[in-house]
This record gives sequence, C-alpha cells and structure tokens, in this order.
Amino acid sequence: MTENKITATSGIACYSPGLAGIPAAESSISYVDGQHGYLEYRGIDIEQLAEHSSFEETAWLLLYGTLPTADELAAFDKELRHHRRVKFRIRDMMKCFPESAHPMDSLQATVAALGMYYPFPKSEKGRLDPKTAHQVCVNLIAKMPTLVAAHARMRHGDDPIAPRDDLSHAANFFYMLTGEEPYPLTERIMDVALIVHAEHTMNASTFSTLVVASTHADPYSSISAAIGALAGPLHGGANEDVLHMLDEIGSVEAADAYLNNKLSKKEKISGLGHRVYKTKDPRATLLQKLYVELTEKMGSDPTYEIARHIEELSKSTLGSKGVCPNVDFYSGIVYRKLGIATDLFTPIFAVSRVAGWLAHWKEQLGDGRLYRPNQIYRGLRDQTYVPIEKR
Ligand SMILES: CC(=O)SCCNC(=O)CCNC(=O)[C@H](O)C(C)(C)COP(=O)(O)OP(=O)(O)OC[C@H]1O[C@@H](n2cnc3c(N)ncnc32)[C@H](O)[C@@H]1OP(=O)(O)O
Ligand SMILES: O=C([O-])CC(=O)C(=O)O
Repeated sequence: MTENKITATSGIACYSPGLAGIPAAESSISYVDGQHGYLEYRGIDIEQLAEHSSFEETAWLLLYGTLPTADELAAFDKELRHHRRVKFRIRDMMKCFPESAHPMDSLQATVAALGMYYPFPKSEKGRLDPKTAHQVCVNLIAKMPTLVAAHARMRHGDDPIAPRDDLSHAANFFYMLTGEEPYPLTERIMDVALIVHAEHTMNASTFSTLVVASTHADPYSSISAAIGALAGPLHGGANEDVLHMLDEIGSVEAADAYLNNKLSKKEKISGLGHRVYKTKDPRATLLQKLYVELTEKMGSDPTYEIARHIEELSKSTLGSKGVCPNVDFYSGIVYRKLGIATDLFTPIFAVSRVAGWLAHWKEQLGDGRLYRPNQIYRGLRDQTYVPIEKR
C-alpha cells in the first residue's frame, strides 16, 4: 500500500503546521511585538488604553480606527445601552438548554440564533454598507453581556436580571451577573479586563471569524464560530483551566511536584506559552497588577501565591523556550476575587473580544477574498472500487 501513497504538492508554496508564521491577512487593527512583550490597538500601547480608556471607547477605536470624539463616544455609548435587551423568545430558548450546559456553548448557540432575528440583508453580503455593519456591531457588543448573564442565572433557576441603561458597559455586565451594582474599583477592574482582552491580531478565534465571513455568511454565524474557537483550552478556555489547575495544586508547597510531574509527561501547563509572545504577555502583567490592586482592599488568597510560584518555577524549566504567562494566567484569579464563577471566565473574554472580531470582520468585508488554503495530499490514488462481498 505504501508504494501507492503519493504526495501531491503542485501549487503548494510551503507547509507550516498550525499556519505558524504564515500571514493570513493584512490588517491595521492591532500590533504585537512578541519578543519584547508589546501590544498596540490602532498604534496605541495597551498600557495607555488600560490606564485611560473605557471598553466603549476602545471598541470604537478598534472598529473605526481612531479614538472617538466626545460626541461620537456619547452617541455610541447611548446606542450600546439602548440595544442591551434581548428578545424574550431568545430567553425562552435558553430555558430549554441543559442546566449543565457550559456558558460558552450557550453563548455560541444564542449568538447563532440572534442571526435569525436580525437577518443580514442578502443584497449586502460581501459588500460593506457602513450603516448595516455598524448596526451589527452595536447589536452584538451590546447583547453578548446580556446573553452571558442571562444563562448564568437561568441555569440556577433564577430569572435573568434586566440590563440597566444608567450603568456603563462593564458595570451593567457585573450587575446582571451578580445582581449587585459594582463598587467603583470593581467597575474599573471589569472595564480594564474588557479593554485588554478586546483584540489580539490573527489569533485562532479571529481567524475563524474571517474564514466564515469570507464565504459571505452572515456576521452572527462568523461570531458564533469565533466563540466556538475561543472556548478551546489552547485558546481562551485556558483561563478557566488555570483556576482548575491552581485548585488542584492546592498549596504553594505542592506546586513544584505538580509542575515537574506535568512536564515529565510532556503535558502543557495552562496559561503558559504563546504562539507569538516569547516573553511575558503584557496583558498578564496588567491583570496581575489589577489583582494586586484588588488585594489592597480585599486581601490576597492562596490561589494567587500558587500562581506566582508556578510562574517563578517555570522560569527555570520553560523560560529558555520562551514559555511564559499569557493573558489567561492571571485573569481568572481577578474574576474569582470579584466573586465570578469559574466557567464564566471565558464568556467574559468573548464579551470583550467580540469588538476585535467585528473590527476584523468589517476590515475584511472591504476587500477580503474567500479563504481556501491548500493541503498536502498523503493518501492513496488510482484505487479500484471493490464490491462489499469481495472485501
Ligand atoms: C488567549 C490565548 O489563546 S493565550 C494561550 C492560551 N493557551 C494556553 O495557555 C494553553 C497552554 N499553552 C499551550 O498549549 C501552547 O503554549 C500554545 C497552544 C498557546 C502555543 O502553542 P505553539 O505555538 O504551537 O507552541 P508549541 O506547542 O510548539 O510549544 C513550543 C515548545 O514550548 C513548549 N510549551 C509550550 N507551551 C507550553 C506549556 N503551556 N507548558 C509546557 N510546555 C509548553 C512545548 O512543549 C514545546 O516544547 P518543545 O520545543 O520541547 O517540543
Ligand atoms: O494571539 C493568540 O494566539 C492568542 C491570544 O493571546 C489572544 O487571542 O488574545
């Protein structure tokens, strides 16, 4: 059989597993310097945005390329507040989901369902009509927090909490999740977490958005696909796994043995490593600072000490490979400190990242081409069909 195996390589320039290092688009939305641990949205350092911006303003920056004027920001904020509610039929549909459903699965399904209620005009598929595109962006950015919070409550038999239009995006999300209006520090921390997760070049979920969008499928399908990709433990799902890992380790004293055991079995440590960063992810540094800020008011807890110890230990075992904490390493520790359930960490990531996904969707609609890469065929050729009785 092996002699019949052939490799058809015609037209294939090169093959890079996981498309590592292969540009999949030209984009002007964000920039990463993976050697120095540097990230910019539209040319602005993420640290400056974390310090001075809000999620609403950052979302506009990503979507429209420049910081909004005061009037633009006020109008955008008003639109977002206005579109937070979701139709009761969507909530009824969610009531039928299993209580054990993972919130990312619920979010993926409900975002796909939104597309049935807000059909994308067929005449505009593949052509950017700025007004329609803007409406899609507002609808998804405004409604995704409501969908996440509604599922989080309904799975416990509680009624969803209606969004409030007197609260900021971050404060309203926290309020719908917990039933409590956040303290100013909590609101700021949620806001910064949303800012720093909003965009990250050609990551797997953004690429998924673009692959689906490139067929001129509707944007809700594209974002639903992106949510599916983000959920995986090698991508956004790692923020949940980090907390499971830290809980499993249980104490600083047990961290060394845990790490060595994992590495001896060649298993990956959640929250460490990145395709692009070969140093500590700047977002991990920012999220760690947020946690420290929180502890000044609320005290620290052992989970953080275990995480810090893992980071220290990994410097000697994995540092030479450039494997360092990524954005998912410290985010869950922050969310847990705010009283948020572990399986909601990745949905929070999605609520933020939808801004980046939509910015890429808009950018590609302008002049994108169908994604249709090649493959290296390694199967059989010229086989003859054998009738079933002769096999
Ligand atoms: C928002 C985000 O998506 S951030 C990433 C979230 N994902 C995680 O935290 C999951 C854990 N990390 C990983 O699985 C990986 O680092 C990924 C998937 C993020 C990146 O993977 P790749 O770019 O394909 O790197 P690759 O797997 O080739 O790793 C290169 C080397 O570093 C090692 N390595 C990478 N990550 C880790 C890790 N988390 N733990 C231990 N070793 C690791 C690999 O074993 C490999 O070693 P080798 O050269 O001796 O074989
Ligand atoms: O860029 C990546 O591959 C993953 C990542 O950090 C992100 O999406 O935020």
